[in-house]
Amino acid sequence: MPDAPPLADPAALDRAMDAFAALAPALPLAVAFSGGADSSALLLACAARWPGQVQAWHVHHGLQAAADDFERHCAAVCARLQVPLRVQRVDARAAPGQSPEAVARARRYEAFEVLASTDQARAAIKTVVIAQHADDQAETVLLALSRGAGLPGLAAMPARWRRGGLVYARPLLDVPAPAIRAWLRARGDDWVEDPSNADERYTRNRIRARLLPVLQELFPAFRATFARSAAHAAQAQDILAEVAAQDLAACGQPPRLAALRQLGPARRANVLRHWLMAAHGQTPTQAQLAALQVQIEACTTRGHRIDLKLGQGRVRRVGEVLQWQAEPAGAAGTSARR
Ligand SMILES: Nc1ncnc2c1ncn2[C@@H]1O[C@H](COP(=O)(O)OP(=O)(O)OP(=O)(O)O)[C@@H](O)[C@H]1O
Repeated sequence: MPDAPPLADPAALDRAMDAFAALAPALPLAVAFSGGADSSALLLACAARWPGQVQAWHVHHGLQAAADDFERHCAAVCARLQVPLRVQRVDARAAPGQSPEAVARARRYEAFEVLASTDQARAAIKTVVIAQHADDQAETVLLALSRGAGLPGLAAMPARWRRGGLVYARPLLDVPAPAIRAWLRARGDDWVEDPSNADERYTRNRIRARLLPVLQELFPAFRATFARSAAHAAQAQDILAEVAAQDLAACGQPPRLAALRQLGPARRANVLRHWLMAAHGQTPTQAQLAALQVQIEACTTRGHRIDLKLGQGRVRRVGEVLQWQAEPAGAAGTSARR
């Protein structure tokens, strides 16, 4: 029999699981289990590796008629594997203007926190594993590029992070999607296909269906090379975050205008973004930040006034410092005068 093509090599999943196990994740762990191919493979691999130490967590999004079928499928798989299944129902309907995928993701992480804090799990689960793979990572990089994202977006998905007292991990992040399906087929295991994954109204699905095959043809190593670029971006972003924290400590909170003016424009933009996000949860647009920079540089006299719309509020000069204040809904306008 000819060698399996490396792209669909089932052993890639076993190697990834060996690497994850070598990190000695805190046990017992929960697998975020949608019933799809990727999380089915992750659940099977974890259950085989850590018998009796694995739970499956399923979030019922209530978005599609098929959601009940997903839950039934998950229950059947877990019964067969003798893995406890915990289901959390959420209302993941998106409001007008919200991204349905982003809302579903946000509700999912809230659901995980609920599951982690309820009695059966409180004393136990410390690690939650999610089944995103190398194709998902490449799609995330492409989505970030398509939006003109900065380093935080280009850094794409981390392999491991902490949130709300839990460690989350993505053990399959280096495994190509075809290798996961090949692994399942080799074992004779099945999964449910989420019909929304084929819906080309979603940009991610268009990237998967149309762009990845072309990339595979032109740059067969694109999964690894995109992941390397994402890792470089993540590392650079860590440095920027550290520098921003140091600069904010030096400028004070709220930041002093004179101290901000001492910084070069890129470094000043970095600290302003950090201040607005850390202190006020605001993400300025590129244009808002550029307008603020112009005003800070021009602000050399006592009488110079700064009053700019920024995020959900306004940035104003108050004495020698900048202040951000939330703006009542409906208020608008931009001004900055000497
Ligand atoms: N309803 C859900 N309940 C629990 N975990 C989920 C759910 N939906 C997604 N996840 C987790 O988030 C990961 C990424 O979600 P995504 O929507 O990209 O995958 P999917 O298409 O649902 O299916 P899969 O990754 O299982 O093939 C999944 O691999 C899974 O670990």
